[in-house]
Amino acid sequence: MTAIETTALTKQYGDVTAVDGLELTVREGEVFGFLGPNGAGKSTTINMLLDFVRPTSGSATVLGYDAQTEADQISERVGILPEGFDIYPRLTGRRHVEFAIETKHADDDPEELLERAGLDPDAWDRVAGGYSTGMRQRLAMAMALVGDPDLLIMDEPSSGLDPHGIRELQDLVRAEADRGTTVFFSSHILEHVDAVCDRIGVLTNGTLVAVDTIDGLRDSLGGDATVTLTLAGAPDTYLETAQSVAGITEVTPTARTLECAVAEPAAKAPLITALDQAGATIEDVQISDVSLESLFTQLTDETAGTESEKADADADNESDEQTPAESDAQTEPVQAEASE
Ligand SMILES: Nc1ncnc2c1ncn2[C@@H]1O[C@H](COP(=O)(O)OP(=O)(O)OP(=O)(O)O)[C@@H](O)[C@H]1O
Repeated sequence: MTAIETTALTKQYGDVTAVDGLELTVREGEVFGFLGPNGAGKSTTINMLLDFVRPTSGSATVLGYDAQTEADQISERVGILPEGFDIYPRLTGRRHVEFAIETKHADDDPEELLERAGLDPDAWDRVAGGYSTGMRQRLAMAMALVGDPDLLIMDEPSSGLDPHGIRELQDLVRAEADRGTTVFFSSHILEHVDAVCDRIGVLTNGTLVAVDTIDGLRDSLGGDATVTLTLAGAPDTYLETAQSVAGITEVTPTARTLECAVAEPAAKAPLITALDQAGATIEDVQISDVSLESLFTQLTDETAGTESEKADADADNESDEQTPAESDAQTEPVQAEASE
């Protein structure tokens, strides 16, 4: 069984196509990074998977259940960490988790969940109004873990966290994945999904432009990896030799090194062999991979031009009418319950 499967899933808001014929498969047990710049359609997709928003056309299944007709079965098996999770400032962390347990008719031990989410026990009985962003995120995570979900859906969980908080979140995601939970993790920052995801899907303008492992993306896109060779003699003696190697796009000599831009990962070994055969004494080799940043830019850039047009159209569609399900979009059932 697949954890998530969408077929031609589409959401139109007036003239704006937020999600455009999405065909996405997330396998059971994997940590899947759903990546895309702001406005790419990530939240809309998540909201359709959870039946907070109704698709204009197409369909989706979550854990084998139809997202529209079997939403109740889905919500029982899914843990959600919503974007911009709101706490109830006067309720303690423990109370938040207890509400989540009651809402889901689960029988979890709140302390076990708070501990698993990494919230400091000293904070459990303090009101959440004084929590830092990282503590709020851990509280939200403890609530998402209620009922031992088979699938965790996390919408931009790293937003607002400092690098330490991001690492802790990544450890937590890994720990849950090791327990067998499938994790669907949206972000607009590639680095945040890189360390933790088995595969990533890149969304731009509602369309999936790539699905692969990060290494797979690096290999298929090639790009600007740089090989810096420190040579014993004058580096520019070997300039032409380096330039003649297939897959080397640019060679820059410095006083002691040759910096070679590599378009094809497979060109690195022939480069070294060619220099060696030409008589160069190579003292050191440093390889810097294609940066994650440049990979992401490469994948999302070609559609960037249409973003401003889209933003203009969005402004015209803000008051777009919503279905009853849509008006609840992004609102955790737990939160509604807790306010009563
Ligand atoms: N209720 C709505 N009415 C009109 N347009 C909407 C609505 N919800 C989303 N959109 C538009 O649909 C597009 C996709 O938005 P969405 O929030 O799904 O993107 P996202 O990838 O989650 O972005 P972010 O990373 O900023 O949260 C955007 O152009 C957005 O303005």
